[in-house]
Amino acid sequence: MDFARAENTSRRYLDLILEANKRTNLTRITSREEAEILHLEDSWVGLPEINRAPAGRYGDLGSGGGFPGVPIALATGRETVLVDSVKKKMAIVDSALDELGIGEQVSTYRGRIEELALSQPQSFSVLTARALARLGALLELASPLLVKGGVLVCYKAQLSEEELKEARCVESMLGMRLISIREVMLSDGETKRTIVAFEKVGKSLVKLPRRIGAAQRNPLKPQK
Ligand SMILES: C[S@@+](CC[C@H](N)C(=O)[O-])C[C@H]1O[C@@H](n2cnc3c(N)ncnc32)[C@H](O)[C@@H]1O
Repeated sequence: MDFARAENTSRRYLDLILEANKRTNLTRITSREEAEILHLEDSWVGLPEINRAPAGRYGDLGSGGGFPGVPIALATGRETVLVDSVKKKMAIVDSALDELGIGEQVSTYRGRIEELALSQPQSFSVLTARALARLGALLELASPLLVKGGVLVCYKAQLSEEELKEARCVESMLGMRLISIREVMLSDGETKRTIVAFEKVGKSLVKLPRRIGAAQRNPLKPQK
């Protein structure tokens, strides 16, 4: 799909989500103008890093209303899985995908990321995560899902030195390696994004996934 078509279909998707949002809470953003920037433009900010990943399946972790997953799926044409444990959200996303006729390319997984890692290990070439967890937890959740050479692209609103340091302390233990950090200002002139990309370079030294919720609630500490 060319980018103009991807943009057009993404806008139709956004309309369906904003309409559904009047009945079910999918996103806190209700204005169309704001959503254009914070959902569509923001989703595409990670494209340069995503396009550098090897060919293959793409997954959006903690996808919620389908962002950045759906605009990225449309822009890249990759087979896509949107992962979220809240079944009600995924049911709405599924019906929007069906309405747009893109349900074959883009599917949903209604469950925990940790469960997906058990049933479909090492099956994704690229993953994204926006507003899901701290970087260290994202590395832990993504590592068992990625093929070697696969890339995790994290969308961060605020990235502190401390959060980056925590992630860097556990990256090699999880078989991951930082490859890039890029700061972007969105067109509203006030929303800053930091795109942080990690590559899967080897096996995790820790058995993954740990029990449900552990990555987010009980972060790994570097091994002595
Ligand atoms: C704050 S929302 C962000 C949604 C979307 N990525 C965005 O930026 O608009 C975080 C989502 O992650 C989901 N989530 C959190 N931890 C999860 C896990 N371990 N497995 C699956 N979904 C998870 C939540 O249900 C929620 O919908």
